[in-house]
Amino acid sequence: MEDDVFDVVVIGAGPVGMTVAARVVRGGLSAAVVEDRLAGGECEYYGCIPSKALLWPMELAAEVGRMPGLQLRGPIDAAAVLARRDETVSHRNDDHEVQAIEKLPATFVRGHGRLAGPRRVEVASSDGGVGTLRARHAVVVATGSTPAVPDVPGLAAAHPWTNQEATSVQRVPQRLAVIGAGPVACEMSQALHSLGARETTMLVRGERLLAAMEPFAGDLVARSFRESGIDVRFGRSVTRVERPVPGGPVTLHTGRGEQIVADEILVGAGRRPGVDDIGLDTVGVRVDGPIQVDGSLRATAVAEGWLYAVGDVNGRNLLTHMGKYQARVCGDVIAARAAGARDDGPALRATADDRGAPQVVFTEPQVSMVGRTESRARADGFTVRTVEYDVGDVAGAMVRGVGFSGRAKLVVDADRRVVLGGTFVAPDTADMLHSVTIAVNAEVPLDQLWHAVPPFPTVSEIWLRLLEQYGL
Ligand SMILES: Cc1cc2nc3c(=O)[nH]c(=O)nc-3n(C[C@H](O)[C@H](O)[C@H](O)COP(=O)(O)OP(=O)(O)OC[C@H]3O[C@@H](n4cnc5c(N)ncnc54)[C@H](O)[C@@H]3O)c2cc1C
Ligand SMILES: NC(=O)c1ccc[n+]([C@@H]2O[C@H](COP(=O)([O-])OP(=O)(O)OC[C@H]3O[C@@H](n4cnc5c(N)ncnc54)[C@H](O)[C@@H]3O)[C@@H](O)[C@H]2O)c1
Repeated sequence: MEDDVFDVVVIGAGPVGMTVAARVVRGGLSAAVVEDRLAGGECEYYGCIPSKALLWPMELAAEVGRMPGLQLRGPIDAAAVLARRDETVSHRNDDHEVQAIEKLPATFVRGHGRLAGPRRVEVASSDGGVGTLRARHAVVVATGSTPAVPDVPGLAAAHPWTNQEATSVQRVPQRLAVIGAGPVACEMSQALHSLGARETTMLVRGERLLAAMEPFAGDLVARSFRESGIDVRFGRSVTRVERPVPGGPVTLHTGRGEQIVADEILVGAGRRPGVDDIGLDTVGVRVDGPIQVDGSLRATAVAEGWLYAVGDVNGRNLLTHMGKYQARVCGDVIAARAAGARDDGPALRATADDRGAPQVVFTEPQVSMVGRTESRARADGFTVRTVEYDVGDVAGAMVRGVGFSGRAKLVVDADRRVVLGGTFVAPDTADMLHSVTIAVNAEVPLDQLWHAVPPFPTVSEIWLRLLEQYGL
């Protein structure tokens, strides 16, 4: 049988793989995209979209609660929220995404993709058939990641929920035990608690939620969780799990001798890159972790330079927008290299991965951060000065109701007077973050930022206060 030949073959049609395909086609190349589950990926069906659909009602309810004179008619109607969630994930039907790929135009191939030597990808379809795709210029691995389940005795056998079950929830468990303290654990704990998981217990191995962020972020989120009735316990390692009756109650034992009985366990303990069973060994790449790439997203282990890896699978920033950013860079680099054009222009390296990746954790309060934390900036050798300010003290916050509060912090390179990172923790800060992202990535000097006047009375006036704190 003849191979199907394309300029570029992409393995994985998550948000990142789809973006690479769009970009190489825009650059005049042909592309095939291989997907073995749903085009749209984890983000669309089990990640960003359904989690936010489950969180927004809670955030809106909190907003209403802050405003004297407004009142909710009753508790959140979980059934209505779940029905709306199902709409946002198109009832897990990917027709529209497949059509979007075909409209590029690119070729969509359903099946499991596996490298089979240089520039060749074998696709095994569910009916047992195997076809081969050949790439003239590049193969792009965009296989994403899967949830990691800690190796705790009895945990796997107890069938814990991961993000997949949690975001697909049909019946909210009344008693929920949560392992982990990162974005998945925090967002899903709060979403499920707001929808009826009245006894939600977070078992946190360390001493903070969201430990990779500024310490005050996790502290403010933990305070909000506790005030709303979520039981957050720090310094708890789960040592053993028992579920004697499948589907029945589950008991978690901690190193401190506690026993927590729950209806379900949710694990939010990080991700494993999608490197298994994709034939990397056939091209001489042996990894048990993310695929290492250079700034143009080219896999460093393949000397001939035809293999690229974008999105969660390269472990740089496990975020949809950062993966799609890498995909734009990668697609444009491939097109430039295929045309024999310069491949080192400023838009052809993923510099924001290191310098200024923004992230919003959509809890109440929201945690919005970009760039380096203070400790990261110090570890990287910068001369650091920081400024902080209470969000509740700006006029824009006061008009948003009673108890609209939080904290903001900028991390500044004191030598160059540019912002290295910023964190805003308060309700509804997500859309304010882009201002910090611009300051960090464009390295706008503080003396220039001084002329970017925030309108009155908005929460973005926090910028003015932070710059004043710095001495401007
Ligand atoms: C609960 C949760 C909430 C999140 N919320 C946010 C958020 O609010 N904002 C944000 O930016 N990020 C969020 N993320 C992270 C985001 O989902 C990921 O960063 C994003 O999905 C990565 O995209 P990707 O295309 O690299 O991988 P994926 O979305 O995982 O897509 C990979 C695709 O490749 C396919 N695939 C894998 N192997 C093969 C193979 N061998 N052959 C064929 N196809 C294959 C998979 O089926 C999948 O469709 C969240 C994650 C979780 C778990
Ligand atoms: N809003 C968002 O942007 C958003 C939302 C959800 C997920 N995500 C992304 O998805 C990725 C996965 O999120 P995550 O929260 O699963 O991972 P994470 O790596 O951010 O956090 C993992 C958490 O699990 C804990 N943990 C790890 N192993 C453990 C063990 N054996 N026992 C107990 N605790 C353990 C860690 O201490 C940490 O608190 C992240 O990179 C995140 O950025 C983003």
